[in-house]
Amino acid sequence: MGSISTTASVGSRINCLTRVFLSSSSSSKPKTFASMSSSYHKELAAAKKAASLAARLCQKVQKALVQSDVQSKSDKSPVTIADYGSQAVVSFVLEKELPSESFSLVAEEDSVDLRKEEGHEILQRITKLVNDTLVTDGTYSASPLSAEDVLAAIDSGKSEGGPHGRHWVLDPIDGTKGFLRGDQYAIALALLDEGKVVLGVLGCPNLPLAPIGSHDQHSSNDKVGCLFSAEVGAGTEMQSLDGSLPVKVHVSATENPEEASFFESFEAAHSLHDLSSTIAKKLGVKAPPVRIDSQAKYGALSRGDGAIYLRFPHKGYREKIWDHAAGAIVVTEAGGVVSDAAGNPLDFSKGRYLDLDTGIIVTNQKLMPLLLKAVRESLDEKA
Ligand SMILES: Nc1ncnc2c1ncn2[C@@H]1O[C@H](COP(=O)(O)OS(=O)(=O)O)[C@@H](OP(=O)(O)O)[C@H]1O
Ligand SMILES: [Mg+2]
Ligand SMILES: [Mg+2]
Ligand SMILES: [Mg+2]
Repeated sequence: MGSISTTASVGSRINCLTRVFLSSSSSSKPKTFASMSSSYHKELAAAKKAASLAARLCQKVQKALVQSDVQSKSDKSPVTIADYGSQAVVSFVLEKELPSESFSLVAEEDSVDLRKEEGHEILQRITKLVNDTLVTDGTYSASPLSAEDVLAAIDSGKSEGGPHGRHWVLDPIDGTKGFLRGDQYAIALALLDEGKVVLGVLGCPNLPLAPIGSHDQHSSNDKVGCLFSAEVGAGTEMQSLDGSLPVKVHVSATENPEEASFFESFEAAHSLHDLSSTIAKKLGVKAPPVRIDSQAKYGALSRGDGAIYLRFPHKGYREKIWDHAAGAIVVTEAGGVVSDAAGNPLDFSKGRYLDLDTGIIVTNQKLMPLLLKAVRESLDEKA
């Protein structure tokens, strides 16, 4: 199973937007972003602006990626000038847009390698990239950031999070391996308030606006670039990254597992594909798995493209909060359920890590009991 193709036609985009609009207008209270009254209104607007600008930076880098743009971190995972640039842009925009709030950011990257002698040249390139991106917005053009400003913006992501106060949670590029392959990736930004995720934004520059999941549903002309946003109690919306009006989205309503397609990590090293396959067989799922990089999986699920997401990391891996916070609220506000493999809700209040029972499973409320049973049986058989 390959990853999802990355382009979409205007026609299919309109179909998709019509589909989500119709599903919202058939519910009793259709709402647009403009009509929502909310206590995180300002924060959500800032988060959408930050993620959109970061997406612009990432798109520019992905179009012209060269070997020297990619480094290896101490854990051997890849990091690129776009991961650092995206983190600096989001950190800068949040601080500018929300000047009155005390600022705490829990983010994936840090500046340690950029401060080394051999990081000098790459830091210059990141600084230029960040300034070139900020200038496109028009409102931040006063004076360009220095390399030192960029390092400071990246390092403001060192917060530990926790159960008290407000903390932004950022994965500047989730799915860096997908980004390097030219496939799916996401800029994932969430806000924790007293340990709970209260808003989330997913910028998915390569995700088609039309539904994915069935390989014959999109053509090579498919238009791509989705921005999902969710706020606690206010639902989930999707718009195009180039600025269409937001429309409400909802998870799949299917109650029949035979009709449900399921998503999992593209990288076999990130999730046990054999275990997912056993679970899917037990449920009676007919379609083969759809393998997509990053939290784009949560975005696609929130608009009903598939019905189930299964994630079972190899033994010993500790999940980070930035890999799930934004995705989790995007799905739950669209009517879905996100839990660990035992059915407990994810707890984002414990700092930078999620301490989990075995894995993460996501589906709609109707299918969750059946899914939990299939997961329990499959895990028992494996033990
Ligand atoms: N061993 C292992 N097990 C589980 N997860 C891991 C592992 N190693 C890394 N990661 C994290 O996976 C993030 C990428 O998300 P996905 O697994 O959904 O993407 S993929 O489909 O596998 O590409 C990826 O996020 P990014 O580093 O932001 O790309 C990692 O945080
Ligand atoms: Mg990640
Ligand atoms: Mg990342
Ligand atoms: Mg990473």
